[in-house]
Amino acid sequence: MNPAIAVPAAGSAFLRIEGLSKSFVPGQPVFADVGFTIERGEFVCIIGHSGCGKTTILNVLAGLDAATGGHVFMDGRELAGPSLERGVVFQSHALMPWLTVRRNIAFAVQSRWPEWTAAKVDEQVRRFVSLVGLDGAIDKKPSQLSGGMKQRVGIARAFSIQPKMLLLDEPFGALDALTRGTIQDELMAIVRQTRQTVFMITHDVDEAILLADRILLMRNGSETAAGYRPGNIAETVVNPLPRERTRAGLHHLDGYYALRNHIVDFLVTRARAA
Ligand SMILES: Nc1ncnc2c1ncn2[C@@H]1O[C@H](COP(=O)(O)OP(=O)(O)OP(=O)(O)O)[C@@H](O)[C@H]1O
Repeated sequence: MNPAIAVPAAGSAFLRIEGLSKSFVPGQPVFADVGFTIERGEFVCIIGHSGCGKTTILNVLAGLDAATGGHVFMDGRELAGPSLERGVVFQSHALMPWLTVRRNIAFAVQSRWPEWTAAKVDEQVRRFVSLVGLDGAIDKKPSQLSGGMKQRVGIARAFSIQPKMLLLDEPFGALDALTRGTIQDELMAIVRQTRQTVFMITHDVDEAILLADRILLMRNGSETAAGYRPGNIAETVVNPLPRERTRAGLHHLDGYYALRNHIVDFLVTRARAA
């Protein structure tokens, strides 16, 4: 990335990705010319088959990986490396096993606001533990928690540093369907309450429809008659359903089946097609 030419376009969105590409193998980029924007307070999901490059894009947004080409601007500045302005939740909870829930989250809060008193840090920790319904488990260690509870701690930790942007890489992928549904509802409530800006990877079409304001459909790189074509964002779908939707009521909403069929058709017929 060349900062000398990295000037965000006028009237730019909160997050702007321009011409992003990534090659692990020279001359065969996983994806190229990826561009999209995310507005402040918007929830954007990306969906696509395994290997199209979703996690790589998220890692670039997190500052954990460098793109081969292109630019990412957040709040008018080009991103450079990881920052506590961006919170990340991975599929595996990534908690420190020797620390309690309270101390796992306090560690993040202290890193974000080193000047805060212990009492203020603890108040912040308790507020976010409470938001994910884990008050009773605050002094337990990760080994004493279920998978769903551990993921809730990861979510509480990511929200507790009040990041400008939350990056979620299939955070519910390892959970059973029931727990997954409950935490989806909880996440949705917290996002609405905190007006958090979110970029999330999912493989679950209903999860994307429930949570996202917009859904990016990503196509894998493939060999075509004209040669290799890198992966890219094939289409951006605006979710037409009312924002105050619930998991239980989703399939009763006008437009739900049309939206679902459109995304499934993309995954079946276009996501990997030449
Ligand atoms: N460090 C790396 N070195 C070499 N190749 C890599 C590396 N990281 C990712 N890749 C390759 O880049 C491609 C995209 O990987 P990525 O993990 O971003 O895909 P994904 O869409 O997130 O897949 P999944 O849905 O399975 O998580 C894959 O073909 C993968 O093998």
